[in-house]
Amino acid sequence: AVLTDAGTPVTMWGRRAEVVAQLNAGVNEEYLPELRLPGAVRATTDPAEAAAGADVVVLALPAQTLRTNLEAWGHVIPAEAAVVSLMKGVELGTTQRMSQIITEVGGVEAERVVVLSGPNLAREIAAKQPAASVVASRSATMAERVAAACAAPYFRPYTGTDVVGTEIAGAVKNVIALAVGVAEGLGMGDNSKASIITRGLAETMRLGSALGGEEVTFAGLAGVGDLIATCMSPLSRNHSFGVRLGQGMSVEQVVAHTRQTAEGVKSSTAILDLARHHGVDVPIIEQVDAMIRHDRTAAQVAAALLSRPRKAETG
Ligand SMILES: NC(=O)c1ccc[n+]([C@@H]2O[C@H](COP(=O)([O-])OP(=O)(O)OC[C@H]3O[C@@H](n4cnc5c(N)ncnc54)[C@H](O)[C@@H]3O)[C@@H](O)[C@H]2O)c1
Ligand SMILES: O=P(O)(O)OC[C@H](O)CO
Repeated sequence: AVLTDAGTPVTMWGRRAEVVAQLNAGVNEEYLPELRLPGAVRATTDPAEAAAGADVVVLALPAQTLRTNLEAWGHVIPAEAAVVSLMKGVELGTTQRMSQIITEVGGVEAERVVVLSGPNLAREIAAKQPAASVVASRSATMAERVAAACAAPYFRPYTGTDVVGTEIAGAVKNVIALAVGVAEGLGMGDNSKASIITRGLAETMRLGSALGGEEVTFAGLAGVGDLIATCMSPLSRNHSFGVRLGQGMSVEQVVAHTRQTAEGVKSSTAILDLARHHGVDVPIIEQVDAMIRHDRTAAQVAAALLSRPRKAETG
């Protein structure tokens, strides 16, 4: 819808014929029933048909499925197209960022990869509520091509060059939103949530910088901007997942309750692995991982974080 409102013709790909038929009728009952897609949006179950002649190919999949998808149909991506990642996750096992998988498995040169990230909760975007975002690429030309393609009256993209920082900020904020949700589920207030958000930003900056990201990115839309939106909004799937954990549901119970993707649940483990590999201290991410993989309770992880040795804020 954003692309179409920006004047860019769109063909979507979907796996299920019944969903594609709905999209061609302008609705997606299962995911965003309140959205009416512009009539110009077309959909198909054939990835080659969707990608044919495209200047821009946008990849919006659950992060852990990107590799298998690209293995199946990555070859249909046109050789000159900008390839945009909307995904905010890190791959389990390999600890690869999405742009790395696009390059490695999709065979797309790094210069053609563009990462879009920012405070962009789907339901608000669908309602055409104004929002800004970052499109980052090694190539200023590719970033500008994508910004021009998605600049709609209510959607304002800023260009950037920091692919690593933008991706790390987008992935880590989901894990911090889980932690904030847990605090809310435990009945904690805004001081607690603001403290987790701020210390979560410190973890994001430490890890992102260790991987080559730029500090200015973490202070921007993909960093602080998305952290605030995701950690504070009941529309965030990660936040809501955390609230249910904090209220005492098990991970399995919350998963059974959640139809859409909460990226932080799986990515927390991959991000923790990445941090350990680079010797970066990430206590909040560590505790989220402990809840998800090791059945630690919300009360236990809260106590663990609050009983850490005191330290300098900038340490
Ligand atoms: N929704 C948002 O607010 C939002 C905003 C910005 C970025 N993102 C990111 O975009 C990515 C996707 O999120 P989403 O909100 O679209 O998730 P979603 O769960 O709402 O939708 C995922 C889509 O992928 C499809 N899908 C699931 N498994 C698949 C597979 N194995 N192969 C192919 N398709 C599959 C689903 O049918 C669905 O259409 C995530 O990384 C998320 O962090 C989401
Ligand atoms: O619903 P969430 O938690 O996946 O968050 C959505 C977007 O990433 C917010 O920018």
